[in-house]
Amino acid sequence: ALLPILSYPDPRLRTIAKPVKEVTAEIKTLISDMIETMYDAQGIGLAASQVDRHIQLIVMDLSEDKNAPRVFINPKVTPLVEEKQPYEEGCLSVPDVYDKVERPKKVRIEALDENGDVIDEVVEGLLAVCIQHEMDHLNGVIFVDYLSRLKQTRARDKVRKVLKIREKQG
Ligand SMILES: O=C(O)C[C@@H](Cc1ccccc1)C(=O)SCC(=O)c1ccccc1
Ligand SMILES: [Zn+2]
Repeated sequence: ALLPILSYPDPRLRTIAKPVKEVTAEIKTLISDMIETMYDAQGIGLAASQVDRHIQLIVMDLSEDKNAPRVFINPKVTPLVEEKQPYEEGCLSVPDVYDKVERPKKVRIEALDENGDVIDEVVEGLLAVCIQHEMDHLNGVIFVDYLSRLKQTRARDKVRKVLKIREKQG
């Protein structure tokens, strides 16, 4: 089922997510709903915080054909190099706002997948950018927090406008 995505500056987006204790049937349903919602919103990632579920769960799909979803449960991301890389980020919770953010170039991801199997990978490129963007969501951080006050004000106004237009479209 499609889930509503919280929009900036909704305070619920600032909630700190709790670890997943057990991958229950309910969580498996949430995972498939989040994957469906991510595709519908044309995203490459989605954190549970964005659908108002405050558990440490991220879904992602960077594939061309949108047929290779990945699930990260209780993820831990460790920067492996000091070097940072800028990337023009967007966010499904901040529609139509894109801006440059610098993040560590190479990171280690430790997590569990949907079957409870261990994930332990070193990643660079868009996967590294995306996992750090999603990890921020689980810690109540939104990419606009890295931008200037002026840009944050503009982002708030832009989201308000986009939501009004979406309401009219019904
Ligand atoms: O809000 C989210 O978490 C999803 C977000 C993830 C993300 C985008 C860009 C960089 C890092 C992480 C999106 O999927 S935004 C929409 C999108 O597909 C996209 C936007 C900019 C660059 C690449 C993809
Ligand atoms: Zn986001």
